Amino acid sequence: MKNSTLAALIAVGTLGVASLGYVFYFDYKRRNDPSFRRKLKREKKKAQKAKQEVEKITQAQREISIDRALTRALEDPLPTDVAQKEKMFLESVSLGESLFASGETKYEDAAVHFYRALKVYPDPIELITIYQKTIPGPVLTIIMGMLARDVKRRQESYYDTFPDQSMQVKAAGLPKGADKSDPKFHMGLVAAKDFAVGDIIYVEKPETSQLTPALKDAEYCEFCLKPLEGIEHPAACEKCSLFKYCSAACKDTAYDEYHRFLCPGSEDASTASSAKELCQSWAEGKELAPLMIAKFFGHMITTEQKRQLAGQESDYTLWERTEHTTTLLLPGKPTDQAHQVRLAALIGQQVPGLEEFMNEERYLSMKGRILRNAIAVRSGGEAAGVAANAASEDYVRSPADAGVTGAALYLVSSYLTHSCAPNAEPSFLDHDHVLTLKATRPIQAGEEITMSYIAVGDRPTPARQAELMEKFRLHCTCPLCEPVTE
Ligand SMILES: C[S@@+](CC[C@H](N)C(=O)[O-])C[C@H]1O[C@@H](n2cnc3c(N)ncnc32)[C@H](O)[C@@H]1O
Repeated sequence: MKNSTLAALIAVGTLGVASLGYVFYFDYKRRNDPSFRRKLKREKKKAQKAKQEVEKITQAQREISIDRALTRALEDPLPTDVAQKEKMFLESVSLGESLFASGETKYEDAAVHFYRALKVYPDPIELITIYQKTIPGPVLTIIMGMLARDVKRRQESYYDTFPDQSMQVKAAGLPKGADKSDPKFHMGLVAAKDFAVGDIIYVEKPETSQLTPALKDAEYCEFCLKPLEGIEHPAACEKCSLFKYCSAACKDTAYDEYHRFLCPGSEDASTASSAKELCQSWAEGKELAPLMIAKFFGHMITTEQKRQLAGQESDYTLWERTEHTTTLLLPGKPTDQAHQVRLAALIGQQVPGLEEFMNEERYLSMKGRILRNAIAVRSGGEAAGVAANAASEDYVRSPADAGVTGAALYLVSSYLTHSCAPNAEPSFLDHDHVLTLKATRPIQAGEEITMSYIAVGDRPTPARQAELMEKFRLHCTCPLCEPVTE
């Protein structure tokens, strides 16, 4: 061994207990950061050079060894508690070092332990750099191979557990049997059982939602979009008195998740001014997306912080889950950049380091996901006459033109494909943003579940297609637009 890995870590002073923000931020980086991935690529290239040192091992043997090492490294659960992680980290690096010193026959064992250390270390980029300097080529090659295989395995197994079984639907590549090169190939939802007309297929809470600006002066709960009419004890934010809530619970949740950094009445002058500008751009009816993105990030941070505090590991973070949905590739506008900068500053104040995460690329990718996947909420009340997408530049998928109170992003419902003859429809039974998907036609197990993104009625095909193209840039291939000829 060139130098001891532990000695190198101590020398750069990285063995302190990491703060929650630090752990949280680098957890994301480890999993998602493109620059980290780029770094991995670079490291992989370097490691490939070192591969030549391992002349005795054939490529096939190496692959087997990498696969086996990864399985072994992940066999025993990793600790979730910070103190336990630190303990395991030190033990694993030390074990890795002594196994390596025992000679070539122990290289794979050494890699297993070094890899377990990498899995619990808060800043994997830093650790890889240190491994690069301290662990000789043959073992480093195995570790980098394990890392690449680990990322691939996670990607491939995502749909094994998503959507949750309780949703009664499965995500599938469609049409059945088509491969990704088929122009009609898409991910969609298929029924896990038969449904009759009127059956509830699933109920889904959104990850973020937003009232339509057309209703900014009307009485609606800012969090769940419920009409306040008839609500006995509505609540309001004491600082900005701009937003009302249908209950203390909605107010508290809103504060917990995002309003603490999005309150235009905040005592902190820079927070107040950024929040005011974001809220104003929504109130002027320009866009739904900036506030939805801000709320989404707040929700994500809160979810992950709670998970960390409770010492729970999640299979996939909310960001990873969101990244599995498709996005629209958008050219950035000057307003996007201004919103992104504001948001980065607001979020960075919550979790130091996270402002880097909220870069322009992620902002636009999130905006594209919202424009592509958000669904119109129709929670009732005064909105009866409000048209879908009213007064906003952002179009939202809506099976009817009127009665739209806002928009929301749902992870599972993001996979619902459009059909001009749909077999399901979203409804909002509690008059809030919780979506209930109901069957509008009999659906057989295995059949694709579809909704309509526009009001279809008895409109002719060219009119429907033109609207779908204009609003969603989609060339409709549903059975009504493109009947299958036998
Ligand atoms: C909300 S996503 C639906 C899930 C989608 N299949 C996916 O892969 O993300 C909307 C996108 O799916 C595709 N899509 C949905 N319905 C379609 C249809 N009837 N015909 C062709 N493409 C459709 C379009 O690319 C559209 O922009």
